[in-house]
Amino acid sequence: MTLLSVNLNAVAQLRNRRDLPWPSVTGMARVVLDAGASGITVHPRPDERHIRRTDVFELSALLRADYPRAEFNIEGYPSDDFLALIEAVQPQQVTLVPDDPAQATSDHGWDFAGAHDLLVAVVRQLQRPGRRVSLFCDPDAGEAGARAAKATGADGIELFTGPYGACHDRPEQEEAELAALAGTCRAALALGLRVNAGHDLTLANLPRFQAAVPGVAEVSIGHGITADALLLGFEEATRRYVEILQSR
Ligand SMILES: CC(=O)[C@@H](O)[C@H](O)COP(=O)(O)O
Ligand SMILES: NCC(=O)COP(=O)(O)O
Repeated sequence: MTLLSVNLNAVAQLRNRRDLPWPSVTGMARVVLDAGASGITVHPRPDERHIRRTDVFELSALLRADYPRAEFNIEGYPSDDFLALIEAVQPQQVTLVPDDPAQATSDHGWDFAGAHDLLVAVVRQLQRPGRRVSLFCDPDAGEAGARAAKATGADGIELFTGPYGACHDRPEQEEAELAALAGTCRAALALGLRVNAGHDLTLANLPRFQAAVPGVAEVSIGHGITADALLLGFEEATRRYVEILQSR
């Protein structure tokens, strides 16, 4: 069964429109965890345009106190500030993403070979019992990419599903995107890597992703589920995603 980690970046972004504490990021974490999500993901950016440092600490305290089985997944570029945040918060999963500080959103995975030395050092620094390190991975990385990811010592990869998500308006591309994702997933699993996935997954495209890319341990979903929650509420939206993920 694939687990759902709900990304709360979009909730924080909405909250940040005002100097007011709502919608509450921790409050929404409670709702989605009570509705069946297995974990919470955040991708704090250096400009704090959505998740703030304070959110990361508050979420960590909430999970430790009230949801000890839930996993906290923190995503980001391994800057000194990011590494210090991980050291302070001690999440169960860290997902390293090759974003530069000005980037609007994540749009590519690591060049594992080019960033090999950096990744080896950071993975070694971050890994410890009870924590896994995952590396954001292009969908078409294939066997060579999976081998290069494995060579960094990371525990797993997170498949970048953005190009698949973009097929909402060019369905003729969808089969090719799914085939690329499935090939990289198979290669990574064969090497003993854990495979996560995320970016622009939705209620509409998740069932076909699930069917075509078996073996994914966890998906992190934020933008799509927040859009659904505007119509359905976060509780019902979470239930619908979990239902899809449990159906295989
Ligand atoms: C790595 C990934 O795909 C997501 O974490 C995404 O980068 C979310 O970031 P934004 O919410 O800033 O778009
Ligand atoms: N790692 C991907 C993620 O956390 C959520 O991405 P999105 O659903 O907001 O595109």
